[in-house]
Amino acid sequence: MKIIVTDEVAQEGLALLQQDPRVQLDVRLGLKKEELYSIIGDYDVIITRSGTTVDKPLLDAATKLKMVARAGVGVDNVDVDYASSKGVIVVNAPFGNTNSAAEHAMALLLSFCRNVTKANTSLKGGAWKRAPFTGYELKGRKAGVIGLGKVGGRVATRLKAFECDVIACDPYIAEKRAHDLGVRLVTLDEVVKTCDIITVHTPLTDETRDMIGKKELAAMKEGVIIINAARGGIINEEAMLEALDSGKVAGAAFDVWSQEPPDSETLKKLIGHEKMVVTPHLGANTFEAQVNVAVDVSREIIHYLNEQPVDNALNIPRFDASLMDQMRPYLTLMNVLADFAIQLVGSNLNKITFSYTGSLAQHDCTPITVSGLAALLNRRVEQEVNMVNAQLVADRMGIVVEEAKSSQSEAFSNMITLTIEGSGEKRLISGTLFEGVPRVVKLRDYQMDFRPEEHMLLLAYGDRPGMIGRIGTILGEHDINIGSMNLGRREKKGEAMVILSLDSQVSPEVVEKVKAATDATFIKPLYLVTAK
Ligand SMILES: NC(=O)C1=CN([C@@H]2O[C@H](COP(=O)(O)OP(=O)(O)OC[C@H]3O[C@@H](n4cnc5c(N)ncnc54)[C@H](O)[C@@H]3O)[C@@H](O)[C@H]2O)C=CC1
Ligand SMILES: O=C(O)CCC(=O)C(=O)O
Repeated sequence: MKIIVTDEVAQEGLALLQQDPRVQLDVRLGLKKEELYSIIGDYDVIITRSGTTVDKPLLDAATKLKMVARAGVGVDNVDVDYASSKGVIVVNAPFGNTNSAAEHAMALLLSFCRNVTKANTSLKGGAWKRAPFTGYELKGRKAGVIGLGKVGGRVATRLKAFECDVIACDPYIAEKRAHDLGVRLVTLDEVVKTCDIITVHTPLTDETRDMIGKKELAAMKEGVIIINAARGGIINEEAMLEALDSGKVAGAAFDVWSQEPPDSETLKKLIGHEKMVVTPHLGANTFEAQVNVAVDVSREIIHYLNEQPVDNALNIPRFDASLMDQMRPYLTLMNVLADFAIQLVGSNLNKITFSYTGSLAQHDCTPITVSGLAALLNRRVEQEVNMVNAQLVADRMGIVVEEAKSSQSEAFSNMITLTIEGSGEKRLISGTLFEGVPRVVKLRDYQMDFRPEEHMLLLAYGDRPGMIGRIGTILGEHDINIGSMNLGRREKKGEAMVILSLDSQVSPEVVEKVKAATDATFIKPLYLVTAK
């Protein structure tokens, strides 16, 4: 696996990858866009921070890319949707820098309130002035936290420790979270109109861009203090500049900018404004956070290499961590069923139904469905299909994908049934786990019971004496050993469905001989990669 690192990432994390003999790691900092485009095609993984924009042109040039690993939280520098359409996994490190970001927001706030930066410059310049640097206390002030996630929650706790009256606005969290943090959950409007201090901690999305603009600033209390250590652009920078100039806002402290490094006139004025405390995106820049995020993304890459679940992938459906061990065998079962069934369908696929019965149906089975869909489509399209892009590829091919659930089990406590419909054909296969091992229990409407193996031969013929002997003789003559045999039939001397597991592959000539000897109405050799 070839990995390129394009932003500064702590050595402690990279060491994990450098020690792995399967990995070639190239640290290439400060590359120009064109340089990166010209070499990215060689790499399987790109590790970035916020300094590299992983956009459409880069993803198009990255023909081998499997994963974008963002050593940090925000993925607004990555086109996640486009990466998904190309089957590229996007992983981040959502926890490692939370504390640093929260502490930095407090550092910015306290620096502004106590004029630390100005007084520092003044004293270092040889002056001994105190009166111009009279500041504000936090105690007793009303503080509003916008976005009560990991960082916002920690900021709220720290503001409370400074004896602020803290309220928060976050339409997506449970009230219990706010309650547990001892914070009153209110509307954005209430935060805007009633707070002395406002700090934003949301991601930058279409919804949060310009969330604080001219209108919101106008509605704020005179002398409000505003902090942004989340993302540039959540607070409209032009409106901010005007509000500082007009005196509406007492001061602001920003760590993040809509353009990094900042170059526009507005940003230059904002950064130079005497009422602003500014830092160049330092929220996560602590030794602790950088080691944490580097180790986290490196571990994710190693999980991927080991074919283990990637915990922080943003574009792969996954189970709750507590369910993962229980569900993993069903992912294997589904892949085997999909691998088996798709080989029985000759025509274009129209519809695929994934049905879950028994206690399995009580859970969210999306990861199993998506995994099965990827296994099916991988046999049909040239593009590599995985859990990231399976649904998108199915949509593009016009295949209807349905999921059905019933907690009422039939003969088995849990069963998965895959029904594939093509033009004029319909194939159905059901499977269950027996002592954790996949078994097929139904094919079409025949009750069967066999363990899927790497090489199999499936055939249907009119049942009559001597057929099994004929098949055995032909296979024996060609040195093909039969591991097991399972026969399903509805009535004596009716149609029989026979599945043989074989120790080796059957050639087309042998298949023809078996077909002729049994007058088979259907015969198909199967090769199950998933059962190897
Ligand atoms: N300055 C820096 O170096 C760092 C900045 N960050 C940024 O901080 C932000 C928050 O990070 P985390 O707390 O880890 O993320 P998180 O996902 O744990 O929390 C974000 C919260 O924002 C809320 N939210 C989303 N849309 C909202 C809206 N319209 N109104 C109110 N709340 C909304 C979500 O419900 C969620 O609770 C991210 O943008 C991240 O990139 C994070 C780490 C370092
Ligand atoms: O990588 C960085 O330093 C930026 C950290 C950050 O903003 C994030 O994790 O969202």
